[in-house]
Amino acid sequence: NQRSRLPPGPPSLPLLGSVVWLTNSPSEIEPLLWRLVERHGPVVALRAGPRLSVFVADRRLAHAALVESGAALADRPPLTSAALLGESDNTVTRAGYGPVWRLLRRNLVAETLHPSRVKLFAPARAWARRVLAEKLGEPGPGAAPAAPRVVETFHYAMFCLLVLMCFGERLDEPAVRAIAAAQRELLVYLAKNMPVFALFPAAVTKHLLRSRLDKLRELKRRVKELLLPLINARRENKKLGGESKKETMFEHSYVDTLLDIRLHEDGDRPLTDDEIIIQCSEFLDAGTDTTSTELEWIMAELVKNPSIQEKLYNEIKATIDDDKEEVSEEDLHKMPYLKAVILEGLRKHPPAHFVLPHKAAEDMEIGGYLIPKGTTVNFMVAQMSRDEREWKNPMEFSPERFLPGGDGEGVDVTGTKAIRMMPFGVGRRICAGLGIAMLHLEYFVANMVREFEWQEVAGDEVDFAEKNEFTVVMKKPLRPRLVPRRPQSTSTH
Ligand code: HEM
Repeated sequence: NQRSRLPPGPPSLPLLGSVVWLTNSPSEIEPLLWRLVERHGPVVALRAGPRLSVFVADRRLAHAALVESGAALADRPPLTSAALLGESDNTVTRAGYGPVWRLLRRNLVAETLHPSRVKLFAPARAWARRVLAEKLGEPGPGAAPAAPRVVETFHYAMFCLLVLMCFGERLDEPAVRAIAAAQRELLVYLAKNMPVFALFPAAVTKHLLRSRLDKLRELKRRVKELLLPLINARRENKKLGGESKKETMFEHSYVDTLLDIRLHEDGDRPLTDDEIIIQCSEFLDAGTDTTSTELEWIMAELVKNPSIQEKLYNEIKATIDDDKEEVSEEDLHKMPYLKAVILEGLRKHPPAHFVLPHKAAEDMEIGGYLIPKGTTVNFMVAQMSRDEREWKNPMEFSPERFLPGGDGEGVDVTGTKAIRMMPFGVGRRICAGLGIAMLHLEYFVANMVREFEWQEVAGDEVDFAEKNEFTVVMKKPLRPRLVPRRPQSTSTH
């Protein structure tokens, strides 16, 4: 009886099984999962000792599990490192499905990321755009024409923007870079060590891996040293009010909303400094790699497909007067081809090939298989949007498919009614930043195409090979030639 059967997968070899699974993030085992899905069908399981991880590759089953089953998969497995350090992992991304998650998520989505607030961040976007244009326009080293690794510049500009939204302050380059570097080091160390931390029971790990845990504490302390003064500056700013505010201070910030939170479940207390810091770190991390990776893939496609770039440029020119400084948020709504380009980028190159891990709150069923309570469940995002049975020539970059008459016409990335592609996840745990992610992608792509013609460089051709980092990045970074289309304005102030 299939109803009580667990999903198929490789035999659980007590040691080997756990090594394969625990030393790899889902992205690293992607080829293995593709083979398993080919052999066993769209629901497969990997076992690591007592732990069961299930992967779902079918869009209809994903809809049934994440949308039709309500909150069945709205929980997350706990974060091993947080438990080891005796910390809370209560952030929007990691918190279990409960009142604290609901409060934190509502705070983020209904305050900082609310469309009305996002509109007020227009000067922040303009600043990041100028930073980006200035850095992209800088001549490269030596006499050769500029061929920068553009992804690093995208990353820096996105980080500037999110730092400003988070702390409400326009920091100078060394300050932004110091935060980016400290966050990066912490992330890399965590990613490297998390599989090892999960190998043994907590008591053993605490003893055996004490030096690694000390290093982790040290990296966290460094992040704290950089972020706490910015948080305290917002505290001061709140007290001082309007007139005496510092000039570089912005009116709104994510930190302002975090300072106002009261945890009703926990004696109606405010968040501690450490709790505010992890929310800020998460905010910066969640929106930087994802967006900058996607920008690189989209620009790579526009370099490889000059006729698509030309069509987009023509749409931009037809929509915006030449003397306007930028393509603004309002202008973006008038550009259906731009939207199609972004959707096609997210379909063919989703920056995350998997969502974050979900946890089954109770025994449930997916595709006729039993998913026992506590199982980790993930979804194969890239598999769904590259499926030949669902998309015409899926490996072809064709924005037209999202225009009337195309096979992607009317696709809704929230997947509420049905899933065609799910680059942001779907259901209760859908990306909290979906709205600004789409806005940032449209805004930066439109402005970059308006400022520069993006050309392929002979000897540095575009190569679509993939590499897993925190997101799936270009193995050979994009290095185009950028030819200014308009007189440059170089001031970043
Ligand atoms: C192209 C850009 C982005 C992509 C492709 C993306 C994708 C995703 C994905 C796949 C998830 C996991 C969904 C799941 O577990 O089912 C997620 C979660 C999340 N994202 Fe994004 N994201 C992007 C940008 C952003 C931005 C700009 C922010 C905010 C500044 C953000 C904040 C979050 C948060 C807070 C969560 C956790 C949601 C929860 O667990 O309730 N993301 N995102």
